[in-house]
Amino acid sequence: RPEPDLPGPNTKLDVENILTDLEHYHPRRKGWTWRNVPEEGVDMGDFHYRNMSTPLKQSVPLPAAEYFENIDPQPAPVVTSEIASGHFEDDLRRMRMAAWHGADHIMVIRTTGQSHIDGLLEGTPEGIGGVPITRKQLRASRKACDLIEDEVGRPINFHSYVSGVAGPEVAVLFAEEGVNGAHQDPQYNLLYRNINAYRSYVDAGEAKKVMAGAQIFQIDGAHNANATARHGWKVMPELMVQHGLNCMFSVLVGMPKDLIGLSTVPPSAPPAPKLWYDLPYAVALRDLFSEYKMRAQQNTRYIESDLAEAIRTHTIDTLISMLTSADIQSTITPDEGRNLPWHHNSVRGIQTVKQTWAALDGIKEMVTINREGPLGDMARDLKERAIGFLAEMLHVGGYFAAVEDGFFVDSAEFPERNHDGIARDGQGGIAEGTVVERDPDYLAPVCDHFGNNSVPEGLDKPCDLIDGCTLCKPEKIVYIDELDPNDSAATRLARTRPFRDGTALRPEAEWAGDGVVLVQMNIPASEDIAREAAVEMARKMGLTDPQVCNLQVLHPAEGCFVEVKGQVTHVDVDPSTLTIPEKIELLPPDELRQYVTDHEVSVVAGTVGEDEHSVGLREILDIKHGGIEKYGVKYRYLGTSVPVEKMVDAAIESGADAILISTIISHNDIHRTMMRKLADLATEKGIRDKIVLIAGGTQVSREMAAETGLDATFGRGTKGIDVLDAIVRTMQAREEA
Ligand SMILES: Cc1ncc(COP(=O)(O)O)c(/C=N/CC[C@H](N)C(=O)O)c1O
Repeated sequence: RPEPDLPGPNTKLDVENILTDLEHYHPRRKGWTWRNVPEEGVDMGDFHYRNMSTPLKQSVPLPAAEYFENIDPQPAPVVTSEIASGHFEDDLRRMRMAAWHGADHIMVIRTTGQSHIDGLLEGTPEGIGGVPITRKQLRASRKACDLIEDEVGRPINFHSYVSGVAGPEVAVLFAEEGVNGAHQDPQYNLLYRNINAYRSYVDAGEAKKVMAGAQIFQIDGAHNANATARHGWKVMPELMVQHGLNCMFSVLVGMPKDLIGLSTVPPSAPPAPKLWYDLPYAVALRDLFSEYKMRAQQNTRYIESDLAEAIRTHTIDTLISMLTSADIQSTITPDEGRNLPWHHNSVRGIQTVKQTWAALDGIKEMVTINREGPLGDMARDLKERAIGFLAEMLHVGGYFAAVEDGFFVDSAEFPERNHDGIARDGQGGIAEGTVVERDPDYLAPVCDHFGNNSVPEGLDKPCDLIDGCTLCKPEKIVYIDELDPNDSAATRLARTRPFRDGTALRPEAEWAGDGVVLVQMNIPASEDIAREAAVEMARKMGLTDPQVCNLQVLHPAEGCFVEVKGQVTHVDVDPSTLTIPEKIELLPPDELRQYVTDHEVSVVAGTVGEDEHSVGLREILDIKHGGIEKYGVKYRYLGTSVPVEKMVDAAIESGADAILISTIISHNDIHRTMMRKLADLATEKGIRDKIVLIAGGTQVSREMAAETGLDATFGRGTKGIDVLDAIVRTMQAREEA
């Protein structure tokens, strides 16, 4: 049941409340938390799990959980969900969705180019493709995570990025605000943001020292090479070198190894023979870096636009983690190749990990990696190439010289070279010439400060000189609220309030109230025609700005599967005008099965009148699609166009407990006539209170039972268990009467 101050599973997050009084908010803890993984394994439902962590207090299980007592086993590693939108205030709900589906590592992408901003941003400006990281945004997000982690019963790690020309300042901000994890890798600045090499490494020294002081888990930037290289599977030797450089630099700065995470991505994807390349690499990497933590990411390089394809690749990526090891298993939304991640796809990403982990639980006790075969040779070969890469770096004069020579992200597999790597001039790049050497008597009265700091003898902490720094005394932190009242969370929340407080419902994908929808259709035409036709059809359906976000050729001439995204802002629904059918709680399948066995339930079934439709009723009867036979019910099927009299006589003769009639034809209300006739005949024959009378058909509704005198009536989409539930409940009610 919901704790006193928690919203409860049926209450929306109160975003406005979370944004209230942030000035006095301080994080309840600092540092990273791992999941609790019981040595003895985890028992849930009928099963014993070997690679799972402690279950959640509240969560949303996988779709098939309904057949397994709704268990929701939680993988041993931390599971990441990455969020990228532009409105952090909308992302708080996405964080809640992700956490309830099993993510405990929430990673929020920064808006484009924040690495180039030499200072901290304040307020809550709108972002593009990510959110501007600001103190207010961090506080609101961490405060929301506090509430969400109490709901699900497991700590949540909030994650962001320490990079760019304001790296050290951002690191201090994160340490002050209780950010739990962050990317920090000076190679990222240098290679991908063209920030001066020396500035990047000096900044990284400071940033890592501050992160270590706050126990912030570090993820390196090797995955960027996977995503940037022309042939992702050819940079494996270099990836190991990049990991090595960031690991050793971090250790030399003073980071503990259990806070240093390698961001490793299985580098290839089908149609390449994925496992043949990715598994030896995963093995070699874990051989070399066994003292560090593995943050297994999924492949983003070869995600195109088809969600199903991405999910299949990510399933294999997760298999590789299970065959080797992963301390963190990160998910990439399958729509990363076509949209800014939409929350329902973030959830799909988490489900891929949960489903694969449950499916392959215990795999290492059944399958071992054969290191005697080609895998052993390939793993060794990769290590040798990596060591050769390092040796050549030394040969040309060290790391910065190697970067200047374009060693990194070359499209060939070392030692081969295509000389198309990313070369950076050590004397160039952004912020070049901005490193200032400290004076010998330099003194900064702050904690976790990297490098020489002439702190007087006998002090407990450097900040004793100023009666505490912001890392030790949060009350000293200066909190700045909105700088631009127009470009602020409050302004955006005012606009989207109707879509959050339930007065108006509008579809959403990236932002609240954005009206974005996805239409899927099959168009029997060639690709070029199908593409344009789909857009035109979407326009006619009333979508504005329709764009094809995925097209799969089913056959070059016969047709294509097309997905079109667009906006609809003219379909808002006022929920108070909706008629919500009362939810029928079915009896548990085992209880139904037991009742059928105890009472030897049998029925007579047939399509009545001059009606030849048989398929629907057969689905209700046959075991194949979950018909009532699946629960042990014996049935006598009289076929089609059966007179109602014959149904009743057969039921009397066989002592059936129920008569099931199907009546599809409905002109002149003949279906109602048939139903009434059944009720009247059963009454005339004196068996009305001994036999359950049920009718079904495409034009039949539940409400018709009362008007026709039957016990239950069913329409489209009815399943065998629905009908059996009605039979058993009616029979139980008669027993109790
Ligand atoms: C090492 C490093 N530093 C900084 C940034 C962010 O830096 P800007 O703010 O300049 O974009 C990134 C970005 N990576 C995205 C997360 C990835 N999709 C992941 O799953 O890890 C990064 O890899």
